[in-house]
Amino acid sequence: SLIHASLILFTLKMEVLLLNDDEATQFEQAKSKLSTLKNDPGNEVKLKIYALFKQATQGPCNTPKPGMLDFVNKAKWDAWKSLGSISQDEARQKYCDLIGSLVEAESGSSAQVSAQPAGSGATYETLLVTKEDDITTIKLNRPAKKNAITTEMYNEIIAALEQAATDDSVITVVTGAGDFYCSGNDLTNFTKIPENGVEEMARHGADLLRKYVNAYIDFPKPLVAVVNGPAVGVSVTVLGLFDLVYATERATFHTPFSQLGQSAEGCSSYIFPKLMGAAKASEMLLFNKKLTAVQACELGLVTEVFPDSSFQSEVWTRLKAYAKLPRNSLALSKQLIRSVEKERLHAVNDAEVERLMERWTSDECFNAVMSFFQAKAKL
Ligand SMILES: CCCCCCC/C=C/C(=O)SCCNC(=O)CCNC(=O)[C@H](O)C(C)(C)COP(=O)(O)OP(=O)(O)OC[C@H]1O[C@@H](n2cnc3c(N)ncnc32)[C@H](O)[C@@H]1OP(=O)(O)O
Repeated sequence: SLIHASLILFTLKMEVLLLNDDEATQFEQAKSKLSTLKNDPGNEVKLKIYALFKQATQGPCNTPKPGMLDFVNKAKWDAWKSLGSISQDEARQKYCDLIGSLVEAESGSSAQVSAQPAGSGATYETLLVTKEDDITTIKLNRPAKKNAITTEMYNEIIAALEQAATDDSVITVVTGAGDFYCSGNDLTNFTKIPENGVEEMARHGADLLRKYVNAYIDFPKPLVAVVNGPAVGVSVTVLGLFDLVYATERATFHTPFSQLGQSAEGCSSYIFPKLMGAAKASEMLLFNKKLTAVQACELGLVTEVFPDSSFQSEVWTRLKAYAKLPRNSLALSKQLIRSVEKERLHAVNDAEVERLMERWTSDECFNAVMSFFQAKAKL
């Protein structure tokens, strides 16, 4: 209520007044600098800022833990709780330092001249998209969540692919930030049930997934996956729609659909048996077999495996050389290789999505997703 909010504001103001002048000024300055940031620092950083502010002004977290499905408040509570018993002074200092570093990074990055953000001013919350040396790179950028794909991120990847399809780059690369390539669909996508119930959620999910996979099927230029770490679920299945898949030896490839009460997507029900034979495809798609990078390469899903220590340098040297090849020749050859199958791939995508829509309303799927969150809650 309004009275409650005013009381909180009053308490916060009193707490600030109790600090010595210098600290109070520094803290107040940091608070106002926060509102001057031009770029959204992302949810992880925003949670950190929130937590430090709460610790600085109220001390250690002492409020009841929100329910498991109250994701936003639980995330905020987790972030505050994770600060443990650090003192209010230390939290204030960390808050000021963090905001100072964000402001500095922004002014520094505006002076940077190397990799340019791609596209006509497109900015993304969950991706880092750059264009350099005729290569557009789409980097999945939620490392703290192992680059799990939220609905927002599906939409951003679709937009980034559409942008890359028409920009002047020769090659497009998809890769991940941090130690994972991608942990697949963000399982919290299944917990945001709209007013009209689980069927509506399934319909929305199906529309989004269809569009997402279509963006790969229809992509007109050479598309390269730089698999920098383990890959799970939908990030593995769409690899069959890439033209090259380079993997670090540390990468693994896992499609645990049965475990999750779901079924295959990304056209993998058609492409995987063609690539590796029905038996090996079934081991992956039915029985959740996790492949090493070398096994995935032997089965034709991966083009080449590189030692982890030289992965980035070897791959990017190679890609920069490829990007110097004549762009039209590359694009036309890709289209010749892929166009025969395009219609079939769209039909396969439609069929897979139809099946998944049914799966997402099933008890098997519901129970599997709940187990994931229950296991987390017990940690
Ligand atoms: C709306 C459109 C829907 C289209 C759907 C299309 C169909 C797609 C299907 C799939 O992709 S199925 C595969 C789904 N993915 C998973 O089942 C993976 C689940 N995650 C894990 O098994 C593990 O997290 C991991 C990936 C093996 C990593 O394990 P590790 O021990 O190294 O790290 P964690 O501490 O577990 O993870 C860190 C952090 O990240 C969160 N997280 C990881 N993956 C996901 C995910 N897929 N969804 C949501 N959150 C994920 C994890 O919970 C941790 O969070 P915090 O505890 O730190 O808050």
